[in-house]
Amino acid sequence: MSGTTTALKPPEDARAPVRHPDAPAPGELLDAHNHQCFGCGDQESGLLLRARAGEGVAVTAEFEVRPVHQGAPGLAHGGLLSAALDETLGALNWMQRVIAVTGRLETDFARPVPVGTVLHLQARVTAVHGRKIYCTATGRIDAHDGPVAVRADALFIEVRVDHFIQNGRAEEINAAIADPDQAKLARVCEVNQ
Ligand SMILES: CCCCCCCCCCCCCC(=O)SCCNC(=O)CCNC(=O)[C@H](O)C(C)(C)COP(=O)(O)OP(=O)(O)OC[C@H]1O[C@@H](n2cnc3c(N)ncnc32)[C@H](O)[C@@H]1OP(=O)(O)O
Repeated sequence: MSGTTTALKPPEDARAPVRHPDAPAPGELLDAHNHQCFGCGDQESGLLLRARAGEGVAVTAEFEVRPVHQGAPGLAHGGLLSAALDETLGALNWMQRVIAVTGRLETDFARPVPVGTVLHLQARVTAVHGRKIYCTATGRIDAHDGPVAVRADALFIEVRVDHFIQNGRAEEINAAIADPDQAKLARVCEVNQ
């Protein structure tokens, strides 16, 4: 990828990523980490992005670009394309069973993405160094082997559930704690910390 900063280059002593033994099987649909999430939740105005487990420490996802996602007339908004890449990269958490948040995300916009496109996203972890998770993603037009429209390199930082409890608004945090799916996600991930 062009222009990648040194912060996104794993150090020499970084280790290879490890797929968690209980990670979802390849092809399995991944749950939304939060039903109110703009990326993977079920809000009509969101991305409605659906991700699936891949082989190794990888995932795939699809994002249908609808009129509500426009920037220039008839074209996807760039910030939302970054959001789709970010969300797909965030789904990698399921494969390592850690909770990590985006520290840095660098996006290349290689070609315009028309409304009506189904963006086929692929993301994988490339290296891990302490709490730092180096990963990369691409989005291709209308097919898993279609032309690359966007790509990103990112650094995710592993955090504890406390990160959300201390920083999130109480109203949504309390709802999340009461939601059995969210509580399960927090439990399975924290077991590894
Ligand atoms: C209740 C249930 C909840 C369940 C929720 C499941 C949610 C799933 C969510 C999925 C979400 C989907 C995706 C989303 O939408 S995630 C949403 C967007 N991201 C955020 O909101 C994150 C905001 N940032 C922070 O909270 C902090 O800055 C974090 C936690 C990231 C680090 O602050 P913390 O104090 O913890 O750590 P540290 O500062 O000691 O840094 C540690 C190391 O990392 C290196 N570093 C840090 N930043 C950068 C950078 N920008 N470039 C390069 N390097 C960086 C740093 O140099 C250091 O390296 P080293 O010195 O060790 O070598």
